[in-house]
Amino acid sequence: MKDRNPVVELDGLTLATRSRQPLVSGVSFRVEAGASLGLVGESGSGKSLTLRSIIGLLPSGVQRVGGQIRRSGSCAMIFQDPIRALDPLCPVVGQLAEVVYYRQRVSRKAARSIALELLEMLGLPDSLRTKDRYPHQLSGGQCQRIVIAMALACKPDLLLCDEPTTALDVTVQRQILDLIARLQKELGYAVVFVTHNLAVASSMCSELCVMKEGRIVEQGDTLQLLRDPQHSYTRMLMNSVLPLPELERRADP
Ligand SMILES: Nc1ncnc2c1ncn2[C@@H]1O[C@H](COP(=O)(O)OP(=O)(O)OP(=O)(O)O)[C@@H](O)[C@H]1O
Repeated sequence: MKDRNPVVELDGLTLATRSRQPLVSGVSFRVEAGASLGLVGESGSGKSLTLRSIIGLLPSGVQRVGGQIRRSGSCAMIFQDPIRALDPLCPVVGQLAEVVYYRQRVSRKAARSIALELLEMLGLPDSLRTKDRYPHQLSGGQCQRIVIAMALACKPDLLLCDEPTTALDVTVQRQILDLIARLQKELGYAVVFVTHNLAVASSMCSELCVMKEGRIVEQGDTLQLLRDPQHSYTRMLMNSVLPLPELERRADP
C-alpha cells in the first residue's frame, strides 16, 4: 500500500509573508488515491493556507519559501461560503454548464445536459432544472450542492474542502457531509478536509493532521489518534467537543 502513488504529497511545506514572517512551517503529509485526510486545528493555525497552496491559490502577500508539493491528477476545491463562490448575476445552471464546457471540452448543448445530470446526482430539485434560478433564490445548502457539482464537473482526483459546511445550519451540514462522503465512494476522489471541528474531521477522514501555530503537532490514523492522543493540544481539542448535557446526565450512575 505504501508504494501506491499519492495524489498529493507535501514535503516540508513552509509559507511566509513577504516580510518573511512564518505562517506555515515544515508541513508534510501524503494522500493516496481515494483516501481522506483531515486538517484540524484552531483558527489561524494554517489549515486554509496549506490547502490553498495545494491548488495554487495562495492569497497575495503569502509565498512558499520552502518545501515541495507534488500532485498528480486533477484537483478541485469547495469553499466555506457557497453563496460567495457563485456569480450572483448568472443563473446557477448556466454557471455549472459553463464549468462543464470549459473543463470537459464538450459542446454547449452537451455541457448543459451534463450539468443537469450533475444536479440530479446532487439531489437538487427539478425546479432548478427547468427554471433559471439565481444564487439568491436558493438556500445555502442548495448553493453548496451547486458548488460541489462545479467541483465534480472538473472530474477531480483530489477534492479540497475548506470548511464546506461552516456557513450552513446543522441539519444541512450533515446532509452535505454525507453527500461528499457518498460521492467519494462512488467517484473515487481523494479528499483533504479542513475544519476546526474535530468531530466533523473524524467522521469524514481516515487520517488526521492536528495543526497549531502553522505546524503539524500530531498526525496519524483517525481512530488511533482519538483513542490515544499524544499531544496536549489534541487532547484539548478533544475536550472542547461539546457533549449533549441530557445524555451526559443519563450516563451518570
Ligand atoms: N494574505 C495574508 N497575509 C498575511 N497573513 C495571512 C494571510 N492569510 C492568512 N494569513 C495568516 O496566516 C495564518 C494562517 O491562516 P489560515 O487562514 O491558514 O488559518 P486557518 O487555520 O485556516 O484559520 P481559519 O480556521 O480561521 O480559517 C493566520 O495567522 C493568518 O492571519
